[in-house]
Amino acid sequence: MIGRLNHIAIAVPDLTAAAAKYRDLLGAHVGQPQALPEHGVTVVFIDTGNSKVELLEPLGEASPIAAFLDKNPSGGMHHICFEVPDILVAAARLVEVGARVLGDGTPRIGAHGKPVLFLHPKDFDGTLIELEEV
Ligand SMILES: CC[C@@H](C(=O)O)C(=O)SCCNC(=O)CCNC(=O)[C@H](O)C(C)(C)COP(=O)(O)OP(=O)(O)OC[C@H]1O[C@@H](n2cnc3c(N)ncnc32)[C@H](O)[C@@H]1OP(=O)(O)O
Ligand SMILES: [Co+2]
Repeated sequence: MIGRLNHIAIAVPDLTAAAAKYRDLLGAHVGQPQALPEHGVTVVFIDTGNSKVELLEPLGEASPIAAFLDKNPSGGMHHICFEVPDILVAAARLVEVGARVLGDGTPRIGAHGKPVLFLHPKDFDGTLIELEEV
């Protein structure tokens, strides 16, 4: 059902510093910061050629990554995102087999302008999974 690995997301306490490390130490192609208040994060995408890294910094009072950063103050791997051809079909199949789709199950528009959904980390061996319709 899942397709390509679209991105691996890393929550960071300081987006500017983290982006500079990827650009200056690793020589990566680092994009511009993008504020996404509806998701409670500011993101920077790093193109790795075969996939992407998404750096995430909290934005606003109710950021979904705030608790994660409280537990991991230096930052850490937050989620992985797989592409799916039809997100509603994917979500329905997952609910059928007992996986928890987060929120009310309605896809939201993600950083790439495409519908996204998240699956509970406790249902996937401690890894938060994002699905993006591509
Ligand atoms: C930019 C848009 C988009 C894109 O297009 O790429 C994004 O990527 S947005 C990224 C940020 N958005 C989200 O993360 C939305 C989905 N997340 C959530 O709904 C919540 O964060 C959550 C996963 C349901 C957790 O929220 P909550 O239950 O309130 O937090 P707790 O701290 O109580 O966690 C419960 C439990 O789960 C463990 N946990 C939490 N986050 C993660 C994680 N990222 N990876 C692994 N495990 C995680 C947490 O440690 C708790 O476990 P226990 O301590 O064992 O109970
Ligand atoms: Co993401």
